[in-house]
Amino acid sequence: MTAKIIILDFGSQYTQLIARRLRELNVYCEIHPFSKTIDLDESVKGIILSGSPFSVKDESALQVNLDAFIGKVPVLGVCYGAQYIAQKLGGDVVRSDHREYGKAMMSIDRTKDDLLHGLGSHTQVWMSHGDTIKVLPDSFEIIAHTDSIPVAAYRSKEGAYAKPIYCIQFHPEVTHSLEGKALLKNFVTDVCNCPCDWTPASYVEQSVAELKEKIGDDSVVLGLSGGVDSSVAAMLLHRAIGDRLKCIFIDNGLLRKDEFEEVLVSYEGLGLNVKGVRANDEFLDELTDVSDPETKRKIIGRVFIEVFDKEAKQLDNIKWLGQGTIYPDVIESVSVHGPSVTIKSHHNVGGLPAKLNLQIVEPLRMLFKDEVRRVGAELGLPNYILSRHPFPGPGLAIRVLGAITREKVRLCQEADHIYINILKESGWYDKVWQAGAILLPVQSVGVMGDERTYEFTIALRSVNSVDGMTAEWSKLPHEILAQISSEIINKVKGINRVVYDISTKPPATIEWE
Ligand SMILES: Nc1ncnc2c1ncn2[C@@H]1O[C@H](COP(=O)(O)OP(=O)(O)OP(=O)(O)O)[C@@H](O)[C@H]1O
Ligand SMILES: O=c1[nH]c(=O)c2[nH+]cn([C@@H]3O[C@H](COP(=O)(O)O)[C@@H](O)[C@H]3O)c2[nH]1
Ligand SMILES: NC(=O)CC[C@H](N)C(=O)O
Ligand SMILES: [Mg+2]
Repeated sequence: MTAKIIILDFGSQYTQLIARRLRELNVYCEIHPFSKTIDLDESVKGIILSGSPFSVKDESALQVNLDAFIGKVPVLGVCYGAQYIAQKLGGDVVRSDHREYGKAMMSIDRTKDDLLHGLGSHTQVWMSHGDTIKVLPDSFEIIAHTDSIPVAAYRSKEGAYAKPIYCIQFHPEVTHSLEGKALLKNFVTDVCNCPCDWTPASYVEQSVAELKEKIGDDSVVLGLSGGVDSSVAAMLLHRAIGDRLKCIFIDNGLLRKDEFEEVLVSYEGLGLNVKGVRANDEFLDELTDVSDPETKRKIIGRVFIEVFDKEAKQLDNIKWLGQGTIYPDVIESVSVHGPSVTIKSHHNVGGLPAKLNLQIVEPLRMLFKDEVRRVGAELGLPNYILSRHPFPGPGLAIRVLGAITREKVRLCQEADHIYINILKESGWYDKVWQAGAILLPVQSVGVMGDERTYEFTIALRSVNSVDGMTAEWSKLPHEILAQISSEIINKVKGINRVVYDISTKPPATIEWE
């Protein structure tokens, strides 16, 4: 049983960061919504209560039953978590007149304390709160303060509870808390006695054993896209059940140039059982004359399911559907704020289970993208798969703006091919997070060899991002942009103009549709 720390999420914008920091310390942790009942088995080594946009003074403040775990496992309350514990155990929290937001210098009163040792007598921390803890509950004591607040950190007195309770008003998970990570390490190792041995290698070993147990002698079908997530999921499942994993890779006619053949070849040495299915016409015919972005996405989602369904039915003894779901997908769907508004209908194969009547297996459900890449490397996936830029399921359909024709897809493929190759040759491919060419439904006048042209425009998009949620346009050197532009215009007949997209997300998005 893997030792873990549970993070109870009260909706702070930093909750994911707490998980990130613990994972960086090789500690396995899970984020649970505040309202979920915790199963306190012996794998749970400690509990962290996150911050929150709510005030403990609000009538609608998020509530949790502290009796379920206080004194039973070590607890760390962060910001709202610290205020909540103070308030519930008999102390007092007041709304203060001014918010304290930003860096603060914290003076440590107990430099030898289990939580604070090694941090020195003063350390810079990051504050983000409006409420202040005024009175501590009985049997608690202050261990650190700042000039503006007396209670920057407090703890249960030695022996008052069977397991200690620590509370901090600042955010150790934010890098501006310069020793925040050291504090979290102290909490995990010295307060919780939790080992820091959770690595990609241990993950592979443990998850292969679990998959074997779970799947038994059944078979699994998985949609393989050539992308990182589904490829790593496939390798992990293959390690567990060998040839009983069947992968289906669909050519929807909207892949990049030569991608279908190249992806199939790239999987060849890996021992995976991959069936490539050409379904270009099914997709492109259905998309004829459709120009609305959401309608395009929905049609593609539906045809994916139809093709997948047809192929899966031809396989024997399939009981499971494998999916490359990763942790940010999971966190998003359990957010305390509920699902956000639909900006774009992201295609995935989520519609499949009900229709195919299969059980779902998601071996990457608890991993962040960089961890997925590390697990992939551990499983021997070559770097050219692991370092691939993300590519959307609907493919070039959302990069050929407006109504799609086969000819327009071809133009977009050719331009994209030139663009990506130059990025690779110049070393820029690995320096940007994602790049692609967009074919605009705009024709303009040009002159080539003394002749008038009236042709299409390509927009180049390249962004830097961590998770795709926010993005900045990449500062590609002008010489590289010049080379890309002239090669596209010279080689791709039908395009006479190239522009560079300099919009950030938000307010723009990465893809144009
Ligand atoms: N051409 C395809 N053939 C079969 N399945 C596909 C195809 N495109 C997408 N899928 C399925 O849809 C899922 C979601 O796609 P998504 O692009 O989010 O992930 P990915 O392709 O695995 O990784 P990445 O985010 O790196 O592109 C994939 O994991 C895969 O199961
Ligand atoms: O699998 C996917 N199915 C989709 O329907 C889809 N739409 C956008 N994307 C990718 O998501 C990231 C953010 O894109 P946006 O800023 O355009 O929303 C970027 O990396 C996009 O490429 C998709 N991926
Ligand atoms: N970051 C937080 O957890 C803030 C808690 C609470 N909303 C406050 O303003 O004090
Ligand atoms: Mg993809």
